[in-house]
Amino acid sequence: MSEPDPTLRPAPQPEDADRALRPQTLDEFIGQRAARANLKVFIESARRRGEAMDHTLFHGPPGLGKTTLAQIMARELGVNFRMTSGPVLAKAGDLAAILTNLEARDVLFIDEIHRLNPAVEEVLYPALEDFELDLVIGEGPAARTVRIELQPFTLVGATTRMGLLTTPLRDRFGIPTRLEFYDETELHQIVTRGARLMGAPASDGGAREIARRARGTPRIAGRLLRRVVDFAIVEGDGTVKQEIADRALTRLGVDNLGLDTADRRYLRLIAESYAGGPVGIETMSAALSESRDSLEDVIEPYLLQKGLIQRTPRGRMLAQAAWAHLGLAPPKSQTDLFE
Ligand SMILES: Nc1ncnc2c1ncn2[C@@H]1O[C@H](COP(=O)(O)OP(=O)(O)OP(=O)(O)O)[C@@H](O)[C@H]1O
Ligand SMILES: [Mg+2]
Repeated sequence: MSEPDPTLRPAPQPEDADRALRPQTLDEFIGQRAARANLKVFIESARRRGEAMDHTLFHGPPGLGKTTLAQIMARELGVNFRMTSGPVLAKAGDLAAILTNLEARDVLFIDEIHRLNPAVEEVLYPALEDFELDLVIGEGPAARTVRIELQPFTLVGATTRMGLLTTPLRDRFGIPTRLEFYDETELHQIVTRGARLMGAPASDGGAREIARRARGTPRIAGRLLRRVVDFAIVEGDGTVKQEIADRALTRLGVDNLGLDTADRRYLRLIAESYAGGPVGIETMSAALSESRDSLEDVIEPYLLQKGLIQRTPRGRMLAQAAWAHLGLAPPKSQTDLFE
């Protein structure tokens, strides 16, 4: 057996524990109804035609199921699943090595596709469009280009930052799919299923408590569930009840809107240091010692969705709901704004 290609090894995921909870089929996958219904049709059609499915792009905040859906696609198409990520593909040759090893109709998953090196992206264009690779061999006057035919394949790209994709790359995806935050009913189902798989059944109230506080995100629901199960085993009767869920989540600093310490630090900074804003994202990033990317990808989408902050051309502002949630009174100038 040869060593696996390092560029194909996915970056270690801190959440490997939730692999066990990963749905394996489209029917098992809860939520994202519109996306799921469309994918079902496109998968079935590709199967009947015996062709590679069109290239698919999943975009949306972290933890909503992009990787999971890509794996499900390969399984339902009955093809191999190969996985890599934008930052791992340093040179054009890294991508070429992967592409030339694909079998017909395989799914190649590129995570964080907005972080592809431009030289690598150039190689990808003809590969996506014509299943061809133009490689430059040698250097200087001796350099020549060779064209290599590829097996038809399906690229599945995932990104948390659609805006950072170049237009030519974005245009080459026939099936762009936006994943949305999950509602409480869907998260309730996800938690109930997860608890059952973990051997710690959840009561209706217990599942509801976790669902309500999971920031609309299955990954967070899974993480909270595992912690609540810890408390249930040590301090309860091993089942997930509302009372133990509430106690565990409060102890973990997850409040009744599902905001955690990092979210509240973000809101407090705007409230207490900038009188509610507007304040620029770079200033926030410096003050919180968090990268701008992580503020924009991880923290802000949910706060925006909950109507706790607003993005204005002059920066971020607290919405009235945020003042109420923090238990603070907005400054006078802002109360006028809200009238
Ligand atoms: N619809 C779902 N039903 C049940 N569990 C789900 C669902 N979607 C995601 N999950 C769970 O949430 C976890 C995170 O999903 P996944 O890794 O696919 O998210 P992602 O969108 O790829 O995140 P990232 O952007 O961080 O890579 C999975 O391990 C899986 O257990
Ligand atoms: Mg992922």
